[in-house]
Amino acid sequence: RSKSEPPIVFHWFPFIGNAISYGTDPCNFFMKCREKHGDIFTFILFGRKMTAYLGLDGNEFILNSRLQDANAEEIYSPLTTPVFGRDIIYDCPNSKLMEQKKFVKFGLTQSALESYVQLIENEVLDYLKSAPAFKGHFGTVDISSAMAEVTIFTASRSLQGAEVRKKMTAEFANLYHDLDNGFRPINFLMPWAPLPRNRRRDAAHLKMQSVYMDLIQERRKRGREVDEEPDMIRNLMSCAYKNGQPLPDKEIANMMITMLMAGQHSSSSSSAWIMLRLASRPDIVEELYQERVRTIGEDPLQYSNLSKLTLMQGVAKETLRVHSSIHSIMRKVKNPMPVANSDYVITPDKVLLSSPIVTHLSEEYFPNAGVWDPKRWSQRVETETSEDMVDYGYGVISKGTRSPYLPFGAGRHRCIGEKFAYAQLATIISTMVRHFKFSTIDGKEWVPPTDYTSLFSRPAQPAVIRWERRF
Ligand code: HEM
Ligand SMILES: N#Cc1ccc(COc2ccc(/C=C/c3ccc(C(F)(F)[C@](O)(Cn4cnnn4)c4ccc(F)cc4F)nc3)cc2)cc1
Repeated sequence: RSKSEPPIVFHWFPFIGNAISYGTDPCNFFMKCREKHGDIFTFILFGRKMTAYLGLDGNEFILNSRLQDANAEEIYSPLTTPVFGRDIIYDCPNSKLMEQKKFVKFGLTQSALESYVQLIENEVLDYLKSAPAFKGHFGTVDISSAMAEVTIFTASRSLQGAEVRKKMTAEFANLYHDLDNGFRPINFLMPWAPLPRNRRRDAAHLKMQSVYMDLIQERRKRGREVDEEPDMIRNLMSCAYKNGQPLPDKEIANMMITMLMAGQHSSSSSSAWIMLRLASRPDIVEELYQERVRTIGEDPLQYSNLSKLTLMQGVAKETLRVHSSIHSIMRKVKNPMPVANSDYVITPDKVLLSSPIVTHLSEEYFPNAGVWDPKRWSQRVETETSEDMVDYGYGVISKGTRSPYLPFGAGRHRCIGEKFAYAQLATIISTMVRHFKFSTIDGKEWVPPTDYTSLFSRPAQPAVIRWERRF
């Protein structure tokens, strides 16, 4: 092999290559390859040459690569376009995606987030009153399914708006389920497969799209109401591209479907992991409860005082460090990319793979990295200097690649849902802890293994914990 090629990971079978060991436990696979080959190596995934570049240098090389060298839409579009819809996100030029990210990010204003926190808290309280799993004084609950329900109710009531929340019973729930069934890793490789689930996915997308478009027409007719809530649909209805073209209703509908899917998977997985970690540490649950009583007493939560709940912030940050739901960020190489301080050149026959979770779990950046310790964040100060800042068209962001902690990615494709996600997670968890104590079924300090088979890593099912009402 030429010295400009990164080492190739041993594999028994051609085509399938390392799919099984990668697919069952990507983190473990990356750590083992890193020990043997260092930070850059190529493995085979269903005939594709996946070149992983790990560590701080790898995160910088991939996440801050030039647009013309590393392409996201070529890899992601076959998976996302049938689910999200046409002409948005990865089914349009990157410059258009940057404008769409600007619309969403600038829609998440302080006052919008303030109103979302109150709507989310009320939704959680209603859920705890009505959910069968939380009847009585104590009991057990499959926390993964409970958090999936809480997440979709709270996100639809706040970000999506009251009309969408009302539909989150029979109609939308089934459509969401069919659409979600089409959002699977297999569709990375064979999106065109005429599987019945792909036909149901396409039908569900069309139905959801028309429901949103009718809702938008309805709002246009009604005009702006006086005390209208600042939901994202209302925000997008007032957005226009740089070329003067207003955001078409179909693109608004599809962006709302996109945010429903993005938010649902990431937040339900993260909130389930937070609850499972808390159940394994009842002592931290009590400290969270005391922190809430100490800082805001009996008052309802407000976005402006979430930052006072420092232990709550640490619990969320630490969970996103250990349980990042996106373990593989991928780009198609378009031009030969020389790697600084090495002979390597990454050629266009490769797919670049970045995995920030590997730096999240590296001892050199996080002592006792495998230990879930929310208090480690009170000692850490993230330093960011001015030269680290950049604007790709949706606001100034940090380049972020000095940091070993990148749960929301970095660079051009960085997440714009972070503020909403943190507000949603902190509000849901704080409200749950306000009313209940939690513990594991057997009282031992453990969490379930990770299920990597779906698109977003999540707790292996079933994930049952014990709850007990506080008063
Ligand atoms: C805990 C919650 C979340 C986590 C951990 C998360 C994580 C990520 C990561 C790692 C990326 C980078 C992907 C890449 O570079 O290929 C990303 C991008 C993105 N996320 Fe999130 N996300 C979360 C919530 C959300 C929410 C709630 C929304 C929408 C409301 C959202 C919308 C997006 C968008 C639009 C992008 C940009 C993709 C691109 O530019 O290619 N995310 N997110
Ligand atoms: N044998 C076997 C075998 C082999 C392999 C496997 C498993 O292999 C893999 C490989 C890669 C991956 C990658 C995950 C991945 C990437 C992109 C996206 C996304 F694009 F969809 C997202 O970033 C998601 N997102 C962002 N923020 N919130 N959500 C997004 C962007 C913008 C947007 F507007 C909406 C979005 F929601 N989603 C998920 C997962 C599993 C199993 C078994």
